[in-house]
Amino acid sequence: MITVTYIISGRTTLEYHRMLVDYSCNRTVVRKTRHHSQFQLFIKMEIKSVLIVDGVGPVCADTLTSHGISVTTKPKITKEELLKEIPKHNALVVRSATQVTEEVLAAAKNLNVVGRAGAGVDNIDVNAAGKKNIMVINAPGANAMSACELTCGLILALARHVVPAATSLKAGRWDRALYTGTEVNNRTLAVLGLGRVGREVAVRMRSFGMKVIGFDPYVTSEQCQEFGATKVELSEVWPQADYITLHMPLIDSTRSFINKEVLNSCKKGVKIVNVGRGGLIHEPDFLEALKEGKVGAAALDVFEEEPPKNPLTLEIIQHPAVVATPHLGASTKEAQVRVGQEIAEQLVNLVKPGTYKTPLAAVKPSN
Ligand SMILES: O=C(O)[C@H](O)COP(=O)(O)O
Repeated sequence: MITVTYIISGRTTLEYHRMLVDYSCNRTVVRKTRHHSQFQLFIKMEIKSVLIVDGVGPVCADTLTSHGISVTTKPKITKEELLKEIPKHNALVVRSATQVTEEVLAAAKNLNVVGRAGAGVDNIDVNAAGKKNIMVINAPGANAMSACELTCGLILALARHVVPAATSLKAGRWDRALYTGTEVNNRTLAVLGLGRVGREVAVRMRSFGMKVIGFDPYVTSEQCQEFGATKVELSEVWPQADYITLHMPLIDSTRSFINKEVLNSCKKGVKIVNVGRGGLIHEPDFLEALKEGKVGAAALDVFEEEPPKNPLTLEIIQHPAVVATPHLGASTKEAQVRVGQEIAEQLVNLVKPGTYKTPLAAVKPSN
């Protein structure tokens, strides 16, 4: 065991105590000090061998190996292979494809940490990890700009029918009248979830002349104004929004957020963009609303099940009013370098304290 130090910046005393409750349970906290607004937790962690899956960029492996940490890379791994491989490693690095379930964690006899090379941790059973003293870390802001830029591109693509018009032209047609669009200028965009991605979307779409309203229980009206959005109650979102874009995490309270009741309260023909998580939309209700024309158009990058196999999801994807992409929000060269690097640096810091300035982004279990 090696004793390491990491610093968590700017946490309140309350949050600090929660961290202690979360991590002292795994006997990793051996000493604590408080200095100004920063707290130091001294942690014992052993990371000799790391398993990297899901096509995490090579920078992650290169950084780890340059610090003498052994790496096994398996871009695509089945559940059976993972169950066989995981006992050999002290750390696992994933994107969103690999499901780090209770069963996987139970097999992970030597695992100390799961690194999510990205933001969303809904594919990781964080509570089960907490119970097994396995820390979960992520790279929360590292791919936010890429997700934001895809969102903005999809809003504009919906407004101007870019995808169906291009497909039609490739098929030999010249349908100018059919693809007459609408300007986004002066339209109302509702941004649901004003975290790292949502607020960047708000700033950019404001510059297109959109009126941006937003909802996020953790963001104040004043904070909203800083990125050009007006905070409104949810009940005010539905009748006002011409476009709705989803950027909240998938947790119990946000699952099926866009459902029949909500869709019935929206303007007829509302356009919906989802670069967040598939589970935010109740897919059966959504398909019905598409068929009835209540949803005028949608751009979906994420699905309840990925890759989608459910016939209902496939029907949504095939619907003429839908533009669908295969979870590409974070798939840019820049984002993949950043997420791979950030996770690697956090792991290195856990064995060689203070090597990098990257702060530890530990995800707290909720129970
Ligand atoms: O949660 C995220 O970080 C994004 O959805 C990206 O997921 P990915 O790493 O699987 O592309």
